[in-house]
Amino acid sequence: MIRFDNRAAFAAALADLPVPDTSAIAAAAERQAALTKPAGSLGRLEEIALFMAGWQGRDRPEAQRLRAAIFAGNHGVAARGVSAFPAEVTVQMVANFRHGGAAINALAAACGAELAVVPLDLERPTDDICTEAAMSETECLAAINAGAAAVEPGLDLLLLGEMGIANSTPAAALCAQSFGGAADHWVGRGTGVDGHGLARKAQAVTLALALHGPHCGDAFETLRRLSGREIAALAGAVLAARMLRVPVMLDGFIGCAAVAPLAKDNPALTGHCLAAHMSAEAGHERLLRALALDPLLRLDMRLGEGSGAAVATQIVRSALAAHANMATFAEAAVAGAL
Ligand SMILES: O=C(O)c1ccc[n+]([C@@H]2O[C@H](COP(=O)([O-])O)[C@@H](O)[C@H]2O)c1
Ligand SMILES: Cc1cc2nc[nH]c2cc1C
Repeated sequence: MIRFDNRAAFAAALADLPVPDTSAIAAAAERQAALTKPAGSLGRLEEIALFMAGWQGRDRPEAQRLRAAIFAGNHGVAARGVSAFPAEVTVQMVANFRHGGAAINALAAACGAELAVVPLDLERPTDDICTEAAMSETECLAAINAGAAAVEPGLDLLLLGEMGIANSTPAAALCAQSFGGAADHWVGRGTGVDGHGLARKAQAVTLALALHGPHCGDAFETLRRLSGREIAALAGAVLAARMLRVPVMLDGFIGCAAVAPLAKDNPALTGHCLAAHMSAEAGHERLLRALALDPLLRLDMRLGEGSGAAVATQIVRSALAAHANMATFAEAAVAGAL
Protein backbone atom coordinates (compact mmCIF):
# COMPACT_ATOMS: atom_id res chain seq x y z
CA MET A 1 0.00 0.00 0.00
CA ILE A 2 1.22 3.48 -0.84
CA ARG A 3 1.22 6.35 1.66
CA PHE A 4 2.71 9.79 1.17
CA ASP A 5 4.29 11.05 4.42
CA ASN A 6 4.33 14.67 3.34
CA ARG A 7 4.03 16.94 0.32
CA ALA A 8 7.69 16.39 -0.56
CA ALA A 9 7.12 12.63 -0.80
CA PHE A 10 4.19 13.29 -3.14
CA ALA A 11 6.35 15.56 -5.34
CA ALA A 12 9.22 13.06 -5.32
CA ALA A 13 6.93 10.23 -6.44
CA LEU A 14 5.53 12.40 -9.21
CA ALA A 15 9.04 13.21 -10.42
CA ASP A 16 10.11 9.56 -10.58
CA LEU A 17 7.39 7.57 -12.35
CA PRO A 18 7.77 3.86 -13.18
CA VAL A 19 7.56 2.96 -16.85
CA PRO A 20 5.72 0.01 -18.42
CA ASP A 21 7.37 -3.38 -18.92
CA THR A 22 8.67 -3.24 -22.48
CA SER A 23 9.46 -6.95 -22.67
CA ALA A 24 5.85 -7.81 -21.76
CA ILE A 25 4.68 -5.39 -24.47
CA ALA A 26 7.02 -7.01 -27.01
CA ALA A 27 5.80 -10.51 -26.06
CA ALA A 28 2.16 -9.40 -26.31
CA ALA A 29 2.84 -7.79 -29.69
CA GLU A 30 4.44 -11.00 -30.91
CA ARG A 31 1.35 -12.97 -29.88
CA GLN A 32 -0.94 -10.37 -31.46
CA ALA A 33 0.91 -10.68 -34.77
CA ALA A 34 0.27 -14.44 -34.75
CA LEU A 35 -3.50 -14.27 -34.08
CA THR A 36 -5.95 -15.12 -36.89
CA LYS A 37 -6.69 -11.63 -38.19
CA PRO A 38 -5.08 -9.18 -40.57
CA ALA A 39 -2.49 -7.11 -38.68
CA GLY A 40 -4.12 -4.12 -36.97
CA SER A 41 -7.67 -5.21 -37.81
CA LEU A 42 -8.83 -5.01 -34.19
CA GLY A 43 -7.80 -1.36 -34.18
CA ARG A 44 -7.66 0.22 -30.75
CA LEU A 45 -8.49 -3.09 -29.09
CA GLU A 46 -4.96 -4.14 -30.03
CA GLU A 47 -3.46 -1.00 -28.50
CA ILE A 48 -5.45 -1.58 -25.31
CA ALA A 49 -4.16 -5.15 -25.02
CA LEU A 50 -0.56 -3.93 -25.34
CA PHE A 51 -1.18 -1.08 -22.88
CA MET A 52 -2.54 -3.55 -20.31
CA ALA A 53 0.34 -5.98 -20.98
CA GLY A 54 2.87 -3.23 -20.30
CA TRP A 55 1.39 -2.19 -16.96
CA GLN A 56 0.49 -5.70 -15.75
CA GLY A 57 3.90 -7.00 -16.89
CA ARG A 58 2.60 -10.11 -18.70
CA ASP A 59 1.91 -11.01 -22.30
CA ARG A 60 -1.67 -12.11 -21.58
CA PRO A 61 -3.09 -9.34 -19.41
CA GLU A 62 -6.24 -10.04 -17.42
CA ALA A 63 -9.41 -8.23 -16.36
CA GLN A 64 -10.24 -10.30 -13.26
CA ARG A 65 -9.44 -7.97 -10.38
CA LEU A 66 -11.32 -4.79 -11.20
CA ARG A 67 -12.07 -2.14 -8.60
CA ALA A 68 -14.14 1.00 -9.02
CA ALA A 69 -13.25 3.53 -6.31
CA ILE A 70 -15.68 6.42 -5.88
CA PHE A 71 -14.60 9.37 -3.73
CA ALA A 72 -17.09 11.89 -2.37
CA GLY A 73 -16.53 15.38 -1.00
CA ASN A 74 -18.34 18.63 -0.29
CA HIS A 75 -17.36 22.11 -1.42
CA GLY A 76 -17.58 25.54 0.21
CA VAL A 77 -17.97 27.12 -3.22
CA ALA A 78 -21.40 25.41 -3.49
CA ALA A 79 -22.79 28.34 -1.46
CA ARG A 80 -22.22 30.58 -4.52
CA GLY A 81 -25.02 28.93 -6.48
CA VAL A 82 -22.76 27.08 -8.92
CA SER A 83 -24.69 23.78 -9.02
CA ALA A 84 -28.21 22.85 -10.09
CA PHE A 85 -28.52 20.66 -6.97
CA PRO A 86 -28.29 21.31 -3.21
CA ALA A 87 -25.10 20.25 -1.40
CA GLU A 88 -26.94 17.65 0.69
CA VAL A 89 -27.24 15.49 -2.45
CA THR A 90 -23.60 14.43 -1.99
CA VAL A 91 -24.31 12.59 1.28
CA GLN A 92 -27.63 11.32 -0.06
CA MET A 93 -25.95 9.85 -3.14
CA VAL A 94 -23.31 8.16 -0.95
CA ALA A 95 -26.20 6.42 0.84
CA ASN A 96 -27.59 5.51 -2.59
CA PHE A 97 -24.20 4.01 -3.61
CA ARG A 98 -24.22 2.00 -0.39
CA HIS A 99 -27.76 0.73 -1.00
CA GLY A 100 -26.93 -0.24 -4.57
CA GLY A 101 -29.32 2.17 -6.29
CA ALA A 102 -27.01 4.42 -8.32
CA ALA A 103 -25.93 4.11 -11.94
CA ILE A 104 -22.44 3.08 -10.86
CA ASN A 105 -23.84 0.15 -8.87
CA ALA A 106 -25.53 -1.22 -11.98
CA LEU A 107 -22.63 -0.40 -14.31
CA ALA A 108 -19.85 -1.67 -12.04
CA ALA A 109 -21.73 -4.95 -11.61
CA ALA A 110 -22.22 -5.16 -15.39
CA CYS A 111 -18.48 -4.84 -16.06
CA GLY A 112 -17.41 -7.11 -13.16
CA ALA A 113 -15.86 -4.45 -10.91
CA GLU A 114 -16.13 -4.38 -7.13
CA LEU A 115 -17.18 -1.00 -5.77
CA ALA A 116 -15.36 0.94 -3.03
CA VAL A 117 -17.22 4.05 -1.83
CA VAL A 118 -15.03 6.52 0.05
CA PRO A 119 -16.80 9.54 1.61
CA LEU A 120 -14.36 12.22 2.76
CA ASP A 121 -15.48 14.40 5.70
CA LEU A 122 -18.83 15.18 4.08
CA GLU A 123 -20.03 17.11 7.13
CA ARG A 124 -17.07 19.48 6.72
CA PRO A 125 -17.07 21.13 3.28
CA THR A 126 -13.83 22.60 1.97
CA ASP A 127 -13.36 26.35 2.28
CA ASP A 128 -14.66 28.53 -0.56
CA ILE A 129 -11.86 28.66 -3.17
CA CYS A 130 -12.87 32.23 -4.08
CA THR A 131 -11.72 33.50 -0.67
CA GLU A 132 -9.53 30.77 0.92
CA ALA A 133 -7.46 27.74 0.06
CA ALA A 134 -9.84 24.76 -0.23
CA MET A 135 -7.84 22.73 2.31
CA SER A 136 -5.03 22.97 4.82
CA GLU A 137 -1.86 21.03 4.05
CA THR A 138 -2.88 18.32 6.55
CA GLU A 139 -6.36 18.01 5.04
CA CYS A 140 -5.03 17.82 1.50
CA LEU A 141 -2.46 15.17 2.40
CA ALA A 142 -5.16 13.14 4.21
CA ALA A 143 -7.38 13.28 1.12
CA ILE A 144 -4.52 12.28 -1.17
CA ASN A 145 -3.71 9.35 1.13
CA ALA A 146 -7.37 8.28 1.25
CA GLY A 147 -7.10 7.98 -2.52
CA ALA A 148 -3.80 6.10 -2.36
CA ALA A 149 -5.28 3.68 0.20
CA ALA A 150 -7.95 2.61 -2.28
CA VAL A 151 -5.27 1.15 -4.56
CA GLU A 152 -4.04 -2.38 -3.94
CA PRO A 153 -1.12 -4.01 -5.67
CA GLY A 154 -2.25 -6.64 -8.16
CA LEU A 155 -5.44 -4.93 -9.31
CA ASP A 156 -5.83 -5.55 -13.05
CA LEU A 157 -7.50 -2.17 -13.59
CA LEU A 158 -8.60 0.65 -11.27
CA LEU A 159 -11.73 2.56 -12.28
CA LEU A 160 -12.04 6.00 -10.71
CA GLY A 161 -15.12 8.07 -10.01
CA GLU A 162 -16.30 10.99 -7.88
CA MET A 163 -19.38 12.51 -6.32
CA GLY A 164 -19.42 16.08 -5.07
CA ILE A 165 -22.05 18.72 -5.61
CA ALA A 166 -20.40 21.85 -7.09
CA ASN A 167 -17.16 20.04 -7.94
CA SER A 168 -17.22 20.99 -11.62
CA THR A 169 -16.26 24.53 -10.50
CA PRO A 170 -13.00 23.60 -8.70
CA ALA A 171 -12.35 21.15 -11.56
CA ALA A 172 -12.53 24.03 -14.05
CA ALA A 173 -10.21 26.09 -11.83
CA LEU A 174 -7.65 23.26 -11.80
CA CYS A 175 -7.78 23.08 -15.60
CA ALA A 176 -7.32 26.83 -16.05
CA GLN A 177 -4.47 26.90 -13.54
CA SER A 178 -2.73 23.88 -15.09
CA PHE A 179 -3.21 24.56 -18.78
CA GLY A 180 -4.05 28.27 -19.03
CA GLY A 181 -7.01 29.88 -20.73
CA ALA A 182 -9.84 31.96 -19.34
CA ALA A 183 -12.49 30.59 -16.99
CA ASP A 184 -15.00 30.47 -19.90
CA HIS A 185 -12.86 27.86 -21.63
CA TRP A 186 -13.26 25.45 -18.76
CA VAL A 187 -16.66 25.96 -17.13
CA GLY A 188 -19.71 24.03 -18.31
CA ARG A 189 -23.23 23.33 -17.17
CA GLY A 190 -22.28 20.56 -14.71
CA THR A 191 -25.46 19.06 -13.26
CA GLY A 192 -27.46 21.46 -15.47
CA VAL A 193 -27.12 25.09 -14.37
CA ASP A 194 -28.75 27.82 -16.49
CA GLY A 195 -26.94 30.76 -18.05
CA HIS A 196 -26.86 32.67 -14.75
CA GLY A 197 -25.38 29.65 -12.98
CA LEU A 198 -22.78 29.34 -15.72
CA ALA A 199 -21.84 33.01 -15.28
CA ARG A 200 -21.52 32.46 -11.50
CA LYS A 201 -19.20 29.52 -12.18
CA ALA A 202 -17.00 31.58 -14.50
CA GLN A 203 -16.92 34.37 -11.92
CA ALA A 204 -15.96 31.92 -9.14
CA VAL A 205 -13.15 30.42 -11.24
CA THR A 206 -11.87 33.89 -12.15
CA LEU A 207 -11.82 34.96 -8.48
CA ALA A 208 -10.11 31.73 -7.40
CA LEU A 209 -7.41 32.00 -10.05
CA ALA A 210 -6.70 35.64 -9.22
CA LEU A 211 -6.32 34.77 -5.52
CA HIS A 212 -4.41 31.48 -5.76
CA GLY A 213 -2.77 31.46 -9.19
CA PRO A 214 0.47 33.17 -8.13
CA HIS A 215 0.90 30.69 -5.25
CA CYS A 216 0.27 27.43 -7.12
CA GLY A 217 3.92 26.39 -7.33
CA ASP A 218 3.41 22.64 -7.77
CA ALA A 219 0.73 19.96 -8.07
CA PHE A 220 0.25 19.56 -4.32
CA GLU A 221 -0.23 23.29 -3.74
CA THR A 222 -2.60 23.55 -6.70
CA LEU A 223 -4.70 20.69 -5.33
CA ARG A 224 -4.64 22.16 -1.83
CA ARG A 225 -5.78 25.60 -2.94
CA LEU A 226 -8.14 24.89 -5.81
CA SER A 227 -9.55 21.34 -5.57
CA GLY A 228 -11.52 19.47 -2.95
CA ARG A 229 -11.14 16.28 -0.94
CA GLU A 230 -12.58 13.86 -3.51
CA ILE A 231 -10.50 15.48 -6.27
CA ALA A 232 -7.28 15.30 -4.23
CA ALA A 233 -8.15 11.66 -3.46
CA LEU A 234 -8.43 10.94 -7.18
CA ALA A 235 -5.01 12.51 -7.71
CA GLY A 236 -3.55 10.39 -4.89
CA ALA A 237 -5.12 7.25 -6.32
CA VAL A 238 -3.74 7.92 -9.81
CA LEU A 239 -0.22 8.48 -8.51
CA ALA A 240 -0.34 5.48 -6.15
CA ALA A 241 -1.63 3.31 -8.99
CA ARG A 242 1.31 4.38 -11.12
CA MET A 243 3.76 3.48 -8.33
CA LEU A 244 2.15 0.01 -8.16
CA ARG A 245 1.91 -0.29 -11.97
CA VAL A 246 -1.88 -0.58 -11.81
CA PRO A 247 -3.52 0.78 -14.98
CA VAL A 248 -6.29 3.34 -14.44
CA MET A 249 -9.56 4.09 -16.22
CA LEU A 250 -10.40 7.77 -15.80
CA ASP A 251 -14.02 8.91 -16.01
CA GLY A 252 -15.36 12.35 -16.96
CA PHE A 253 -14.47 16.02 -16.63
CA ILE A 254 -13.86 16.10 -12.89
CA GLY A 255 -11.97 12.81 -12.89
CA CYS A 256 -9.64 14.07 -15.59
CA ALA A 257 -9.29 17.54 -14.03
CA ALA A 258 -7.90 15.85 -10.90
CA VAL A 259 -4.81 14.76 -12.82
CA ALA A 260 -4.30 18.12 -14.58
CA PRO A 261 -1.93 19.61 -11.94
CA LEU A 262 0.05 16.35 -11.84
CA ALA A 263 0.33 16.24 -15.62
CA LYS A 264 1.48 19.85 -15.59
CA ASP A 265 4.41 18.91 -13.34
CA ASN A 266 5.12 15.66 -15.18
CA PRO A 267 3.37 15.12 -18.53
CA ALA A 268 4.32 11.40 -18.44
CA LEU A 269 1.84 10.97 -15.55
CA THR A 270 -1.09 9.94 -17.77
CA GLY A 271 0.93 7.11 -19.34
CA HIS A 272 -0.86 4.45 -17.24
CA CYS A 273 -4.31 6.04 -17.76
CA LEU A 274 -7.07 5.36 -20.25
CA ALA A 275 -9.75 8.02 -20.76
CA ALA A 276 -13.10 6.24 -20.70
CA HIS A 277 -15.17 8.77 -22.58
CA MET A 278 -15.62 12.34 -23.67
CA SER A 279 -18.15 13.86 -21.33
CA ALA A 280 -20.79 16.30 -22.51
CA GLU A 281 -19.25 18.82 -20.06
CA ALA A 282 -17.96 21.71 -22.18
CA GLY A 283 -14.31 21.71 -21.08
CA HIS A 284 -13.68 17.99 -21.34
CA GLU A 285 -12.59 17.90 -24.99
CA ARG A 286 -9.99 20.61 -24.37
CA LEU A 287 -8.86 18.88 -21.18
CA LEU A 288 -8.41 15.49 -22.87
CA ARG A 289 -6.31 17.17 -25.55
CA ALA A 290 -4.15 18.88 -22.92
CA LEU A 291 -3.66 15.52 -21.18
CA ALA A 292 -2.85 13.79 -24.50
CA LEU A 293 -5.65 11.27 -23.85
CA ASP A 294 -7.86 9.87 -26.60
CA PRO A 295 -11.26 8.90 -25.12
CA LEU A 296 -12.58 5.42 -25.85
CA LEU A 297 -16.24 6.45 -26.05
CA ARG A 298 -18.36 9.45 -26.84
CA LEU A 299 -21.82 8.82 -25.42
CA ASP A 300 -22.84 12.31 -24.23
CA MET A 301 -22.67 11.09 -20.64
CA ARG A 302 -22.07 13.66 -17.87
CA LEU A 303 -22.94 11.81 -14.71
CA GLY A 304 -19.56 11.23 -13.07
CA GLU A 305 -19.41 8.64 -10.23
CA GLY A 306 -17.28 6.38 -12.48
CA SER A 307 -20.18 5.57 -14.79
CA GLY A 308 -18.27 6.17 -18.03
CA ALA A 309 -15.26 4.29 -16.65
CA ALA A 310 -17.44 1.24 -16.02
CA VAL A 311 -18.92 1.32 -19.54
CA ALA A 312 -15.46 1.69 -21.15
CA THR A 313 -14.15 -1.20 -19.05
CA GLN A 314 -16.40 -3.43 -21.18
CA ILE A 315 -14.20 -2.42 -24.13
CA VAL A 316 -11.06 -3.37 -22.20
CA ARG A 317 -12.59 -6.74 -21.34
CA SER A 318 -13.34 -7.31 -25.03
CA ALA A 319 -9.80 -6.35 -26.03
CA LEU A 320 -8.29 -8.76 -23.50
CA ALA A 321 -10.71 -11.58 -24.36
CA ALA A 322 -9.71 -11.40 -28.02
CA HIS A 323 -6.03 -11.18 -27.13
CA ALA A 324 -6.11 -14.16 -24.75
CA ASN A 325 -8.57 -16.48 -26.46
CA MET A 326 -8.09 -16.21 -30.22
CA ALA A 327 -6.23 -18.96 -32.06
CA THR A 328 -2.97 -18.28 -33.83
CA PHE A 329 -2.59 -18.85 -37.59
CA ALA A 330 -0.58 -21.99 -36.81
CA GLU A 331 -3.11 -23.37 -34.30
CA ALA A 332 -6.05 -22.84 -36.67
CA ALA A 333 -4.18 -23.82 -39.85
CA VAL A 334 -5.10 -20.52 -41.50
CA ALA A 335 -2.72 -19.09 -44.12
CA GLY A 336 -1.00 -15.80 -43.20
CA ALA A 337 -0.74 -12.66 -45.32
CA LEU A 338 0.98 -12.99 -48.74
O1 LIG B 1 -18.14 13.37 -15.19
C1 LIG B 1 -18.51 14.42 -15.73
O2 LIG B 1 -18.08 14.80 -16.82
C2 LIG B 1 -19.51 15.27 -14.98
C3 LIG B 1 -20.01 16.41 -15.58
C4 LIG B 1 -20.95 17.16 -14.90
C5 LIG B 1 -21.35 16.78 -13.60
N1 LIG B 1 -20.83 15.67 -13.03
C6 LIG B 1 -21.25 15.27 -11.66
O3 LIG B 1 -22.10 16.27 -11.13
C7 LIG B 1 -21.52 16.87 -9.97
C8 LIG B 1 -20.84 18.16 -10.35
O4 LIG B 1 -21.71 19.03 -11.02
P1 LIG B 1 -22.04 20.45 -10.37
O5 LIG B 1 -23.04 21.07 -11.29
O6 LIG B 1 -22.65 20.15 -9.03
O7 LIG B 1 -20.74 21.16 -10.29
C9 LIG B 1 -20.53 15.85 -9.44
O8 LIG B 1 -21.17 14.99 -8.51
C10 LIG B 1 -20.09 15.09 -10.69
O9 LIG B 1 -19.91 13.73 -10.41
C11 LIG B 1 -19.94 14.92 -13.70
C1 LIG C 1 -28.43 12.97 -8.55
C2 LIG C 1 -26.95 13.12 -8.83
C3 LIG C 1 -26.16 11.96 -9.01
C4 LIG C 1 -24.79 12.11 -9.26
N1 LIG C 1 -23.79 11.24 -9.44
C5 LIG C 1 -22.66 11.89 -9.63
N2 LIG C 1 -22.91 13.17 -9.55
C6 LIG C 1 -24.22 13.38 -9.34
C7 LIG C 1 -24.98 14.53 -9.16
C8 LIG C 1 -26.35 14.40 -8.91
C9 LIG C 1 -27.17 15.63 -8.73
